[in-house]
Amino acid sequence: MGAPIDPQARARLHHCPAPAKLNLFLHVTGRRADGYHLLQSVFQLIDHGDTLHFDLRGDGRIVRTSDVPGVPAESDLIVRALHALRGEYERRHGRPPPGIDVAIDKRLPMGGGLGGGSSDAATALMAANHLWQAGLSDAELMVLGLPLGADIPFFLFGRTAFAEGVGEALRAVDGPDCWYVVVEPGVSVPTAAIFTAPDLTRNTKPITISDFSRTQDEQDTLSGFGKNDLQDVATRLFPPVAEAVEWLSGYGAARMTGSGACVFCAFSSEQEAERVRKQVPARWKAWKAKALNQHPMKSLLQINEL
Ligand SMILES: C[C@@](CO)(OP(=O)(O)O)[C@H](O)COP(=O)(O)OP(=O)(O)OC[C@H]1O[C@@H](n2ccc(N)nc2=O)[C@H](O)[C@@H]1O
Ligand SMILES: Nc1ncnc2c1ncn2[C@@H]1O[C@H](COP(=O)(O)OP(=O)(O)O)[C@@H](O)[C@H]1O
Repeated sequence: MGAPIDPQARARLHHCPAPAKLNLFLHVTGRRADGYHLLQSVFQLIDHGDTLHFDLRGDGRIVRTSDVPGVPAESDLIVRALHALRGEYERRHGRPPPGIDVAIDKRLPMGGGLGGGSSDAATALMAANHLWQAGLSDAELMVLGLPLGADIPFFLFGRTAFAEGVGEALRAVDGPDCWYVVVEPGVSVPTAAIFTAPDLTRNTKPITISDFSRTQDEQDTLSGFGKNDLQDVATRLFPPVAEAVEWLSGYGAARMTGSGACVFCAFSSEQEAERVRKQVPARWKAWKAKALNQHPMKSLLQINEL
């Protein structure tokens, strides 16, 4: 049995955004002793993603109320993140928190390189920390989230970031002000399949944050900095990814995000992005999205604090 719901506290947070991310570039610079690859990347939030709804429950249970095809509730990163937060709450408060229901409107494809599962988990941590009045700082939530997914700390950080390590060392950078067309090639790319490929580039020379920042005038934003070291392997193993890169490259500097499968290209205006989106072949799903400079949960929670 969890703690009784405080009638003074708000008992629900609906329409919570879990935005996607794009990796504007992604370099593999080495490997840790445990086999995990060391990365350098700029993570960019965009205004397209999943939507989550939370309601407190009186019985202490964590319940996912929607079905996510292929993801049983107990392995859902949202549920696992909420269990981790519940454990931390108990350690701090000496009693369990109230329970919580979570419903998910899933829009992001899985294995898309858009960080959907990690973003869902980060939004769940922010929402439950608020609803349970658990009192964890963003930095403490990041520590809870990292073992579940390397992208979770970035979503909690909540703004355009230069990331190092496996994605946990984050520094804010000025993000571009642009629109993206994102093509879903219709395949799901398992991250592990890319990192285990023998021919993966693992020795890109490390750059500095100022190497990236120097290039952020509009022209370079659109032409793209660096490269995605995972792209060659992903396009070889998953031909639809190669086809999408080739098609979108007809309109600008198209590139894969994360370990794939999605492919994106930057445009300076919504109109231009829309013009290209309309021409995407019907065999692929595609959408346009704006670069965000702050995670929308941050403002939503501020409003709810008032
Ligand atoms: C590469 C990124 C960039 O954002 O890809 P996307 O998942 O977004 O596509 C992420 O860091 C992905 O991190 P994360 O989401 O935690 O990866 P997982 O699916 O758990 O990793 C699956 C497997 O890939 C390998 N792996 C993962 C990340 C990393 N930096 N080095 C690795 O070698 C490990 O063997 C791991 O067991
Ligand atoms: N809430 C969730 N949403 C999506 N995937 C999830 C979720 N929870 C766990 N997963 C697992 O994480 C895997 C990676 O999905 P996702 O994070 O969407 O892709 P990517 O890491 O390529 O951006 C899925 O195949 C699925 O097994």
